[in-house]
Amino acid sequence: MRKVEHIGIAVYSLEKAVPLYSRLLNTPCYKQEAVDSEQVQTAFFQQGDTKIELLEATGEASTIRRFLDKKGEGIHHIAFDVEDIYAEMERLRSEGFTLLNETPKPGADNKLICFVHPKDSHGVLIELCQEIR
Ligand SMILES: CC[C@H](C(=O)O)C(=O)SCCNC(=O)CCNC(=O)[C@H](O)C(C)(C)COP(=O)(O)OP(=O)(O)OC[C@H]1O[C@@H](n2cnc3c(N)ncnc32)[C@H](O)[C@@H]1OP(=O)(O)O
Ligand SMILES: [Co+2]
Repeated sequence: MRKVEHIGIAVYSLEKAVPLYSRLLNTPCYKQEAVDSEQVQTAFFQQGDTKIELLEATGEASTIRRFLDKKGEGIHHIAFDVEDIYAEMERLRSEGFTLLNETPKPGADNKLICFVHPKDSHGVLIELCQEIR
């Protein structure tokens, strides 16, 4: 894993959170993108060589909705940038980690993504991201 690609933060409303984070970080949101397969709307802020990803649920079946209902707003996941997500998934499987998807799936910001179950990482949801080249 090469670096922290982004930190995912679950929020109730991007309409409220985007201006707040823009003031907090002193930088504009560079992209908002819906990912229907995850039932989320995302908003990205570049911070050096990493990003903040704000996530709002767009459907009742959204995992973000479930997280917000259970835990409220806050850090949802840490995403790491990988060179080859297929090889990394294979390595993690061989190390005994539980992956939440069989194959990489399309994420936001032109990425292929997968997730490791938080039960295998001391309570932190870990995402792997590979740039779609
Ligand atoms: C749009 C793409 C974007 C990108 O970067 O490209 C994204 O980042 S999408 C982000 C949203 N998508 C996901 O999170 C997909 C992976 N997540 C899941 O599959 C689920 O959220 C899962 C399996 C982690 C939990 O789902 P489940 O239905 O099992 O929910 P529970 O509330 O029953 O949780 C079980 C257990 O896990 C703990 N939990 C849940 N979410 C998190 C979390 N974000 N961080 C840490 N722990 C989490 C929860 O507290 C339960 O623990 P327990 O001790 O049993 O109470
Ligand atoms: Co993410």
